Amino acid sequence: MIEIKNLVKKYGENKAVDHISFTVKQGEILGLLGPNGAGKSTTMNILTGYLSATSGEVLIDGLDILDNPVETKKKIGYLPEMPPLYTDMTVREYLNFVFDLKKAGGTDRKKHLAEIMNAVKITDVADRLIANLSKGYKQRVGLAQAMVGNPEVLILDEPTVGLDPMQIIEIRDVIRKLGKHHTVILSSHILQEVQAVCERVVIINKGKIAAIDSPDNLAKTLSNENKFSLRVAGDERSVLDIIGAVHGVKYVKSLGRKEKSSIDFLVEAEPDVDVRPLIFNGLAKANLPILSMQAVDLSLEDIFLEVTAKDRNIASFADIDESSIEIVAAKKETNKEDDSDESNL
Ligand SMILES: Nc1ncnc2c1ncn2[C@@H]1O[C@H](COP(=O)(O)OP(=O)(O)OP(=O)(O)O)[C@@H](O)[C@H]1O
Repeated sequence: MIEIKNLVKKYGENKAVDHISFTVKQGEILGLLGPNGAGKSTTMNILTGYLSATSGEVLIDGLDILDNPVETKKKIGYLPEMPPLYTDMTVREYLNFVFDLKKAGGTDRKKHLAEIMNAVKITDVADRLIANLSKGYKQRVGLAQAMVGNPEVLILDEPTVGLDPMQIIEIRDVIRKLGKHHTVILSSHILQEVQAVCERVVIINKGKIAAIDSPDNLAKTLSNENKFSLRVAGDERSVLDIIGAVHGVKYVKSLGRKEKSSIDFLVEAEPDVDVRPLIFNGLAKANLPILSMQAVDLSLEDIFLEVTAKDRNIASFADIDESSIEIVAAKKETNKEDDSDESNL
């Protein structure tokens, strides 16, 4: 359906998009995931023909967007990061205006717009001024304008940005439903977002593709079972010494006091070693009760570090920037010969 081949976009010397290639199948919901400035909007603007690429090709249904701008643009509905709304119009007036602009004739206008408003749940505000709508409703009107003319492809740039949690759930639900009849590409810098709605994820970092896979496969490949946090009641130094001495612990850091009488710690263990029972026993023996222990979810930054660490062939997590955290105990060398029993603590 969509083929992107070796796309490059330069702004002066800065490569906003650096040799990006991927394909999107018909009916797929694909997520472009990346931090601010990664090149998501630039890629989307090129896909929609709003911006020309420095080099590379974009094919929609086998048609080059540069050689066939009219045919390819008809196949694409675009929701930019800032929806292009005329706020002094009512929702109905605005969608009629977009209908004319897109020359969407040939379809029954009234029926078509009613179906779109129904799909994104804005029928009840059809005759209200856009200026008076909440941010969530404005975003839905933005989605509706992208759907006018029934394009096969919907390109949505950060569709949930600035919405409250309830509105986010609703918009995600709408996007999932749209994915049944459209090919959808959406961008986000929120991992959970693409996990929640996308079948495949393209991770972009500094203009380059760092990984392409399903969210499940990414999570499996980048699982984080060896990193966890724990909350302990007691003296910081003693806890650091006990955990730091456990066989298999790569490092332990204090995250500081989160409750009156307890301190949080971050622990990373060597792969394939379960250090939790040893930590539990060691702290129990020293009368330092563990109040909670939980796996640390991978943040987007962690995933980027994982992915780019693999590219650069260095150890994962080794260079996480946690400069804001006071590092109280640094890495310790683990004694591989020492076996795991309480005497190692
Ligand atoms: N018109 C422009 N002129 C110069 N540089 C630009 C221009 N537009 C974007 N850039 C640069 O290109 C890079 C990619 O920007 P882009 O907006 O595509 O990133 P993004 O992933 O969409 O980020 P965000 O989530 O913040 O929107 C950034 O370094 C940005 O500063």
